[in-house]
Amino acid sequence: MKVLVTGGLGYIGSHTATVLINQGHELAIVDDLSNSSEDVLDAIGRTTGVKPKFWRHDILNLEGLERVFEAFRPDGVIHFAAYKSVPESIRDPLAYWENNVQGTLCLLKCMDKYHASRFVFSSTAAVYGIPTELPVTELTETKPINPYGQTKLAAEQLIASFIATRSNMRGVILRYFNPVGAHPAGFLGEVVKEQSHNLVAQIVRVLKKEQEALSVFGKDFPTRDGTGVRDYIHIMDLAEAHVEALEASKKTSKLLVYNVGTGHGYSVIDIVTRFEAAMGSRVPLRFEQRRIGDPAEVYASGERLKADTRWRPRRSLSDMCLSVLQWEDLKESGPASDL
Ligand SMILES: NC(=O)c1ccc[n+]([C@@H]2O[C@H](COP(=O)([O-])OP(=O)(O)OC[C@H]3O[C@@H](n4cnc5c(N)ncnc54)[C@H](O)[C@@H]3O)[C@@H](O)[C@H]2O)c1
Ligand SMILES: O=c1ccn([C@@H]2O[C@H](COP(=O)(O)OP(=O)(O)O[C@H]3O[C@H](CO)[C@H](O)[C@H](O)[C@H]3O)[C@@H](O)[C@H]2O)c(=O)[nH]1
Repeated sequence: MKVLVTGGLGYIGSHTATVLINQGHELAIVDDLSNSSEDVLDAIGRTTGVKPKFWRHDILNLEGLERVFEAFRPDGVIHFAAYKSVPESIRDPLAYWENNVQGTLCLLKCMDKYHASRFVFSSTAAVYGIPTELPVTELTETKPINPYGQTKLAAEQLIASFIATRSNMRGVILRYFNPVGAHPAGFLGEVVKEQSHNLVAQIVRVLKKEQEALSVFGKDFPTRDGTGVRDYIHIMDLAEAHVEALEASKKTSKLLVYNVGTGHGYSVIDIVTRFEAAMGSRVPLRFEQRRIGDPAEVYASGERLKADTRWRPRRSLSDMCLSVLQWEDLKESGPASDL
Protein backbone atom coordinates (compact mmCIF):
# COMPACT_ATOMS: atom_id res chain seq x y z
CA MET A 1 0.00 0.00 0.00
CA LYS A 2 1.12 3.60 -0.56
CA VAL A 3 0.89 5.11 2.90
CA LEU A 4 1.21 8.77 3.84
CA VAL A 5 2.29 9.22 7.45
CA THR A 6 1.66 12.62 9.01
CA GLY A 7 3.90 13.37 11.99
CA GLY A 8 6.08 10.49 10.82
CA LEU A 9 9.25 11.97 12.30
CA GLY A 10 7.77 12.04 15.81
CA TYR A 11 8.12 9.37 18.46
CA ILE A 12 5.31 6.98 17.53
CA GLY A 13 5.26 7.86 13.82
CA SER A 14 8.95 7.10 13.28
CA HIS A 15 8.74 3.68 14.93
CA THR A 16 5.62 2.87 12.93
CA ALA A 17 7.41 3.97 9.76
CA THR A 18 10.06 1.27 10.30
CA VAL A 19 7.41 -1.45 10.64
CA LEU A 20 5.56 -0.24 7.54
CA ILE A 21 8.76 -0.23 5.50
CA ASN A 22 9.78 -3.67 6.75
CA GLN A 23 6.40 -5.01 5.71
CA GLY A 24 6.84 -3.70 2.18
CA HIS A 25 4.62 -0.64 2.18
CA GLU A 26 5.67 2.43 0.19
CA LEU A 27 5.93 5.37 2.54
CA ALA A 28 5.90 9.15 2.47
CA ILE A 29 6.13 11.36 5.52
CA VAL A 30 4.75 14.84 6.13
CA ASP A 31 6.03 16.61 9.23
CA ASP A 32 6.53 20.28 10.04
CA LEU A 33 9.38 19.47 12.47
CA SER A 34 7.58 21.37 15.24
CA ASN A 35 8.47 18.51 17.59
CA SER A 36 11.06 16.53 15.66
CA SER A 37 14.04 16.91 13.37
CA GLU A 38 15.19 15.70 10.00
CA ASP A 39 17.80 13.51 11.75
CA VAL A 40 14.93 11.14 12.44
CA LEU A 41 14.54 10.63 8.69
CA ASP A 42 18.16 9.47 8.52
CA ALA A 43 17.56 7.26 11.56
CA ILE A 44 14.61 5.59 9.80
CA GLY A 45 16.88 5.09 6.79
CA ARG A 46 19.67 3.55 8.90
CA THR A 47 17.18 1.28 10.67
CA THR A 48 15.39 -0.03 7.59
CA GLY A 49 17.76 0.60 4.67
CA VAL A 50 15.04 2.74 3.05
CA LYS A 51 14.75 6.50 3.37
CA PRO A 52 11.10 7.42 2.85
CA LYS A 53 9.98 10.40 0.80
CA PHE A 54 9.66 13.42 3.05
CA TRP A 55 7.84 16.75 2.87
CA ARG A 56 8.52 19.35 5.54
CA HIS A 57 5.08 20.73 5.76
CA ASP A 58 2.41 22.00 8.14
CA ILE A 59 -0.80 20.01 7.60
CA LEU A 60 -2.81 23.15 8.40
CA ASN A 61 -1.65 24.53 5.06
CA LEU A 62 -4.27 22.93 2.83
CA GLU A 63 -2.79 23.99 -0.50
CA GLY A 64 0.60 22.59 0.38
CA LEU A 65 -0.95 19.38 1.65
CA GLU A 66 -2.86 19.00 -1.60
CA ARG A 67 0.44 19.22 -3.47
CA VAL A 68 1.74 16.33 -1.38
CA PHE A 69 -1.35 14.25 -2.21
CA GLU A 70 -1.05 15.21 -5.87
CA ALA A 71 2.55 14.04 -5.95
CA PHE A 72 2.29 10.89 -3.83
CA ARG A 73 -1.30 9.70 -4.40
CA PRO A 74 -1.56 7.61 -1.20
CA ASP A 75 -3.96 4.70 -0.78
CA GLY A 76 -3.97 5.18 2.97
CA VAL A 77 -3.04 7.74 5.62
CA ILE A 78 -1.83 7.25 9.17
CA HIS A 79 -2.34 10.48 11.05
CA PHE A 80 0.02 11.13 13.97
CA ALA A 81 0.62 14.88 13.53
CA ALA A 82 -0.79 16.65 16.58
CA TYR A 83 0.13 18.36 19.83
CA LYS A 84 0.09 16.00 22.80
CA SER A 85 0.85 17.74 26.08
CA VAL A 86 -1.97 17.91 28.63
CA PRO A 87 -0.58 20.90 30.62
CA GLU A 88 0.21 22.81 27.42
CA SER A 89 -3.34 22.18 26.18
CA ILE A 90 -4.68 23.77 29.36
CA ARG A 91 -2.45 26.82 28.87
CA ASP A 92 -3.19 27.18 25.15
CA PRO A 93 -6.38 25.33 24.21
CA LEU A 94 -6.89 27.15 20.91
CA ALA A 95 -3.57 25.94 19.55
CA TYR A 96 -4.68 22.40 20.37
CA TRP A 97 -8.11 22.79 18.74
CA GLU A 98 -6.47 24.24 15.67
CA ASN A 99 -3.70 21.71 15.23
CA ASN A 100 -5.53 18.58 16.36
CA VAL A 101 -8.97 19.21 14.86
CA GLN A 102 -8.38 21.64 12.00
CA GLY A 103 -5.31 19.59 11.01
CA THR A 104 -7.47 16.47 10.79
CA LEU A 105 -10.05 18.40 8.74
CA CYS A 106 -7.43 19.47 6.19
CA LEU A 107 -6.24 15.92 5.89
CA LEU A 108 -9.75 14.54 5.33
CA LYS A 109 -10.37 17.16 2.64
CA CYS A 110 -7.27 15.98 0.80
CA MET A 111 -8.18 12.32 1.23
CA ASP A 112 -11.60 13.08 -0.21
CA LYS A 113 -10.22 14.98 -3.18
CA TYR A 114 -7.51 12.43 -3.99
CA HIS A 115 -9.52 9.28 -3.16
CA ALA A 116 -7.30 7.91 -0.42
CA SER A 117 -9.54 5.31 1.13
CA ARG A 118 -7.86 4.01 4.32
CA PHE A 119 -7.36 6.08 7.43
CA VAL A 120 -5.71 5.28 10.77
CA PHE A 121 -5.96 7.88 13.50
CA SER A 122 -3.85 8.29 16.65
CA SER A 123 -6.19 8.78 19.53
CA THR A 124 -5.57 8.43 23.22
CA ALA A 125 -6.80 6.96 26.47
CA ALA A 126 -7.24 10.61 27.49
CA VAL A 127 -10.63 10.51 25.70
CA TYR A 128 -11.92 8.42 28.64
CA GLY A 129 -10.94 11.03 31.24
CA ILE A 130 -11.34 9.40 34.64
CA PRO A 131 -12.50 5.97 33.46
CA THR A 132 -15.85 4.85 34.80
CA GLU A 133 -14.84 1.16 34.65
CA LEU A 134 -11.77 -1.07 34.52
CA PRO A 135 -10.45 -2.43 32.32
CA VAL A 136 -11.31 0.36 29.93
CA THR A 137 -13.10 -1.03 26.86
CA GLU A 138 -13.95 0.80 23.67
CA LEU A 139 -17.51 1.13 25.01
CA THR A 140 -16.44 2.82 28.23
CA GLU A 141 -17.90 6.33 28.40
CA THR A 142 -15.73 8.99 26.75
CA LYS A 143 -15.51 12.04 28.97
CA PRO A 144 -12.20 13.85 28.52
CA ILE A 145 -11.18 16.21 31.30
CA ASN A 146 -8.68 18.44 29.50
CA PRO A 147 -8.47 20.23 26.15
CA TYR A 148 -5.99 17.69 24.80
CA GLY A 149 -8.43 14.80 25.32
CA GLN A 150 -11.33 16.94 24.10
CA THR A 151 -9.58 17.79 20.82
CA LYS A 152 -8.74 14.14 20.22
CA LEU A 153 -12.34 13.09 20.83
CA ALA A 154 -13.59 15.87 18.56
CA ALA A 155 -11.22 14.67 15.82
CA GLU A 156 -12.59 11.14 16.27
CA GLN A 157 -16.13 12.48 15.81
CA LEU A 158 -15.09 14.44 12.73
CA ILE A 159 -13.59 11.31 11.20
CA ALA A 160 -16.67 9.23 12.03
CA SER A 161 -19.03 11.77 10.53
CA PHE A 162 -16.99 12.03 7.34
CA ILE A 163 -16.39 8.34 6.84
CA ALA A 164 -20.09 7.57 7.32
CA THR A 165 -20.83 9.54 4.15
CA ARG A 166 -18.19 8.00 1.89
CA SER A 167 -18.88 4.51 0.62
CA ASN A 168 -15.27 3.69 -0.26
CA MET A 169 -13.66 4.92 2.96
CA ARG A 170 -12.51 2.74 5.86
CA GLY A 171 -11.08 4.12 9.09
CA VAL A 172 -9.50 2.88 12.27
CA ILE A 173 -9.20 4.86 15.46
CA LEU A 174 -6.49 3.65 17.82
CA ARG A 175 -6.67 4.82 21.42
CA TYR A 176 -3.19 4.42 22.82
CA PHE A 177 -2.45 3.92 26.48
CA ASN A 178 1.09 4.77 27.73
CA PRO A 179 3.78 4.15 25.11
CA VAL A 180 7.34 3.54 26.37
CA GLY A 181 10.59 2.30 24.87
CA ALA A 182 12.73 2.55 21.79
CA HIS A 183 13.60 0.67 18.61
CA PRO A 184 16.05 -2.19 19.29
CA ALA A 185 18.36 -1.16 16.44
CA GLY A 186 19.36 1.84 18.55
CA PHE A 187 18.76 4.74 16.13
CA LEU A 188 15.23 5.69 17.18
CA GLY A 189 13.60 6.46 20.50
CA GLU A 190 11.74 9.20 22.31
CA VAL A 191 13.63 12.47 22.42
CA VAL A 192 13.05 13.68 25.96
CA LYS A 193 12.46 17.42 25.77
CA GLU A 194 12.61 19.91 28.60
CA GLN A 195 8.83 20.07 28.58
CA SER A 196 8.38 16.26 28.79
CA HIS A 197 6.74 15.54 32.12
CA ASN A 198 5.75 11.92 31.77
CA LEU A 199 6.96 9.32 34.20
CA VAL A 200 9.66 7.68 32.12
CA ALA A 201 11.13 11.04 31.04
CA GLN A 202 11.43 11.99 34.70
CA ILE A 203 13.03 8.67 35.67
CA VAL A 204 15.56 9.15 32.86
CA ARG A 205 16.41 12.59 34.24
CA VAL A 206 17.09 11.15 37.68
CA LEU A 207 19.21 8.34 36.25
CA LYS A 208 21.20 10.91 34.27
CA LYS A 209 21.66 12.88 37.49
CA GLU A 210 19.96 15.91 35.95
CA GLN A 211 17.49 15.73 38.82
CA GLU A 212 18.04 14.52 42.38
CA ALA A 213 14.84 12.59 42.97
CA LEU A 214 11.70 11.47 41.19
CA SER A 215 8.56 13.29 42.30
CA VAL A 216 5.90 10.65 42.85
CA PHE A 217 2.50 12.30 42.53
CA GLY A 218 0.31 10.73 45.19
CA LYS A 219 0.88 7.86 47.60
CA ASP A 220 -2.69 7.38 48.80
CA PHE A 221 -4.52 6.27 45.67
CA PRO A 222 -6.74 3.25 46.18
CA THR A 223 -4.19 1.03 44.40
CA ARG A 224 -1.94 -1.83 45.56
CA ASP A 225 0.88 0.44 46.75
CA GLY A 226 -0.93 3.80 46.78
CA THR A 227 0.69 5.13 43.57
CA GLY A 228 -0.98 5.68 40.19
CA VAL A 229 -1.45 2.70 37.90
CA ARG A 230 -1.18 2.83 34.09
CA ASP A 231 -1.02 0.49 31.11
CA TYR A 232 2.49 0.86 29.65
CA ILE A 233 2.98 -0.51 26.16
CA HIS A 234 6.24 -1.03 24.24
CA ILE A 235 6.56 1.40 21.35
CA MET A 236 7.29 -1.45 18.90
CA ASP A 237 4.11 -3.28 19.95
CA LEU A 238 2.21 -0.04 19.42
CA ALA A 239 3.88 0.50 16.04
CA GLU A 240 2.89 -3.00 14.92
CA ALA A 241 -0.71 -2.34 15.93
CA HIS A 242 -0.91 0.33 13.21
CA VAL A 243 0.06 -2.05 10.45
CA GLU A 244 -2.44 -4.63 11.70
CA ALA A 245 -5.07 -1.90 11.89
CA LEU A 246 -4.44 -0.98 8.24
CA GLU A 247 -4.97 -4.63 7.31
CA ALA A 248 -8.11 -4.88 9.46
CA SER A 249 -9.56 -1.82 7.75
CA LYS A 250 -9.52 -3.64 4.40
CA LYS A 251 -11.92 -6.34 5.36
CA THR A 252 -14.35 -4.96 7.90
CA SER A 253 -16.92 -2.27 8.48
CA LYS A 254 -16.44 1.42 7.95
CA LEU A 255 -15.01 2.66 11.22
CA LEU A 256 -13.28 0.58 13.84
CA VAL A 257 -12.20 1.77 17.26
CA TYR A 258 -9.53 -0.09 19.20
CA ASN A 259 -7.78 0.42 22.51
CA VAL A 260 -4.07 -0.32 22.25
CA GLY A 261 -2.69 -1.40 25.60
CA THR A 262 -1.41 -4.58 27.18
CA GLY A 263 -4.29 -5.03 29.62
CA HIS A 264 -1.87 -4.87 32.58
CA GLY A 265 -1.67 -2.04 35.06
CA TYR A 266 1.67 -1.11 36.67
CA SER A 267 2.10 1.37 39.48
CA VAL A 268 4.70 4.13 39.62
CA ILE A 269 6.61 2.01 42.14
CA ASP A 270 6.50 -1.01 39.78
CA ILE A 271 8.04 1.09 37.02
CA VAL A 272 10.70 2.57 39.27
CA THR A 273 11.61 -0.89 40.60
CA ARG A 274 11.95 -2.25 37.06
CA PHE A 275 14.24 0.62 36.06
CA GLU A 276 16.32 0.15 39.19
CA ALA A 277 16.74 -3.55 38.45
CA ALA A 278 17.68 -2.91 34.82
CA MET A 279 20.09 -0.12 35.72
CA GLY A 280 21.51 -1.56 38.91
CA SER A 281 21.12 1.76 40.75
CA ARG A 282 18.58 3.47 42.95
CA VAL A 283 16.01 6.07 41.91
CA PRO A 284 15.49 8.32 44.96
CA LEU A 285 11.83 9.23 45.45
CA ARG A 286 10.10 12.34 46.74
CA PHE A 287 6.38 11.85 47.46
CA GLU A 288 4.22 14.83 46.51
CA GLN A 289 0.56 15.81 46.13
CA ARG A 290 -1.50 14.12 43.44
CA ARG A 291 -1.53 15.93 40.10
CA ILE A 292 -4.90 17.55 39.41
CA GLY A 293 -7.05 15.29 37.27
CA ASP A 294 -4.79 12.22 37.58
CA PRO A 295 -6.89 9.04 37.65
CA ALA A 296 -5.85 6.40 40.22
CA GLU A 297 -5.87 3.57 37.75
CA VAL A 298 -6.13 3.25 33.97
CA TYR A 299 -5.62 0.06 32.00
CA ALA A 300 -7.08 -1.19 28.77
CA SER A 301 -9.00 -4.13 27.63
CA GLY A 302 -7.16 -4.93 24.40
CA GLU A 303 -9.47 -7.82 23.62
CA ARG A 304 -11.20 -6.23 20.63
CA LEU A 305 -7.96 -5.65 18.73
CA LYS A 306 -6.77 -9.14 19.56
CA ALA A 307 -10.05 -10.67 18.40
CA ASP A 308 -10.05 -8.84 15.04
CA THR A 309 -6.35 -9.04 14.14
CA ARG A 310 -3.21 -11.11 14.68
CA TRP A 311 -1.79 -8.35 16.86
CA ARG A 312 -0.54 -9.26 20.32
CA PRO A 313 1.65 -7.20 22.67
CA ARG A 314 4.89 -9.22 22.72
CA ARG A 315 7.31 -7.14 24.78
CA SER A 316 7.51 -7.03 28.57
CA LEU A 317 7.93 -4.16 30.95
CA SER A 318 11.60 -5.12 31.33
CA ASP A 319 12.00 -4.90 27.54
CA MET A 320 10.55 -1.39 27.72
CA CYS A 321 12.94 -0.29 30.48
CA LEU A 322 16.01 -1.85 28.85
CA SER A 323 15.28 -0.28 25.49
CA VAL A 324 14.89 3.15 27.13
CA LEU A 325 18.23 2.77 28.95
CA GLN A 326 19.98 1.68 25.76
CA TRP A 327 18.50 4.55 23.77
CA GLU A 328 19.55 7.01 26.48
CA ASP A 329 23.09 5.54 26.49
CA LEU A 330 22.64 4.59 30.12
CA LYS A 331 23.28 0.95 29.34
CA GLU A 332 25.19 -0.85 26.59
CA SER A 333 22.97 -2.49 24.05
CA GLY A 334 23.02 -6.25 23.96
CA PRO A 335 22.45 -8.27 20.83
CA ALA A 336 19.30 -7.07 19.05
CA SER A 337 16.63 -9.53 20.14
CA ASP A 338 13.39 -10.25 18.36
CA LEU A 339 12.17 -6.84 19.46
N1 LIG B 1 3.11 9.80 23.21
C1 LIG B 1 2.02 9.52 23.90
O1 LIG B 1 2.08 9.28 25.12
C2 LIG B 1 0.67 9.46 23.21
C3 LIG B 1 -0.38 8.81 23.87
C4 LIG B 1 -1.62 8.74 23.23
C5 LIG B 1 -1.79 9.31 21.96
N2 LIG B 1 -0.75 9.95 21.35
C6 LIG B 1 -0.98 10.54 20.02
O2 LIG B 1 -0.07 9.96 19.11
C7 LIG B 1 0.34 10.89 18.11
C8 LIG B 1 1.84 10.92 18.02
O3 LIG B 1 2.39 11.18 19.29
P1 LIG B 1 3.95 11.24 19.51
O4 LIG B 1 4.20 10.85 20.93
O5 LIG B 1 4.66 10.52 18.43
O6 LIG B 1 4.17 12.81 19.38
P2 LIG B 1 5.37 13.60 18.70
O7 LIG B 1 5.23 15.01 19.10
O8 LIG B 1 6.66 12.92 18.97
O9 LIG B 1 5.03 13.44 17.15
C9 LIG B 1 4.11 14.26 16.47
C10 LIG B 1 4.78 14.73 15.19
O10 LIG B 1 3.87 15.53 14.46
C11 LIG B 1 4.52 16.70 13.99
N3 LIG B 1 3.48 17.73 13.86
C12 LIG B 1 2.75 18.32 14.85
N4 LIG B 1 1.89 19.21 14.31
C13 LIG B 1 2.07 19.17 12.97
C14 LIG B 1 1.47 19.86 11.87
N5 LIG B 1 0.53 20.78 12.02
N6 LIG B 1 1.89 19.55 10.62
C15 LIG B 1 2.84 18.62 10.42
N7 LIG B 1 3.45 17.96 11.42
C16 LIG B 1 3.06 18.23 12.67
C17 LIG B 1 5.60 17.00 15.01
O11 LIG B 1 6.69 17.71 14.46
C18 LIG B 1 6.01 15.58 15.44
O12 LIG B 1 7.08 15.09 14.64
C19 LIG B 1 -0.30 12.22 18.51
O13 LIG B 1 -1.44 12.39 17.70
C20 LIG B 1 -0.68 12.03 19.97
O14 LIG B 1 -1.83 12.78 20.29
C21 LIG B 1 0.48 10.02 21.94
O1 LIG C 1 7.09 12.83 37.50
C1 LIG C 1 6.12 12.05 37.50
C2 LIG C 1 5.35 11.81 36.34
C3 LIG C 1 4.27 10.94 36.43
N1 LIG C 1 3.97 10.34 37.60
C4 LIG C 1 2.86 9.38 37.67
O2 LIG C 1 3.10 8.38 36.69
C5 LIG C 1 1.89 7.93 36.09
C6 LIG C 1 1.97 8.11 34.59
O3 LIG C 1 2.02 9.51 34.30
P1 LIG C 1 2.39 10.04 32.83
O4 LIG C 1 2.42 11.52 32.90
O5 LIG C 1 3.61 9.34 32.32
O6 LIG C 1 1.20 9.53 31.92
P2 LIG C 1 -0.36 9.84 32.03
O7 LIG C 1 -1.03 8.52 32.17
O8 LIG C 1 -0.67 10.87 33.00
O9 LIG C 1 -0.65 10.50 30.60
C7 LIG C 1 -0.36 9.84 29.39
O10 LIG C 1 -1.47 9.13 28.98
C8 LIG C 1 -2.65 9.92 28.78
C9 LIG C 1 -3.73 8.99 28.36
O11 LIG C 1 -4.20 8.29 29.46
C10 LIG C 1 -2.39 10.98 27.72
O12 LIG C 1 -2.27 10.37 26.43
C11 LIG C 1 -1.12 11.77 28.05
O13 LIG C 1 -0.78 12.56 26.92
C12 LIG C 1 0.04 10.87 28.35
O14 LIG C 1 1.14 11.61 28.80
C13 LIG C 1 0.78 8.75 36.76
O15 LIG C 1 0.25 7.99 37.82
C14 LIG C 1 1.51 9.99 37.31
O16 LIG C 1 0.91 10.55 38.46
C15 LIG C 1 4.72 10.56 38.74
O17 LIG C 1 4.42 10.02 39.81
N2 LIG C 1 5.77 11.42 38.65
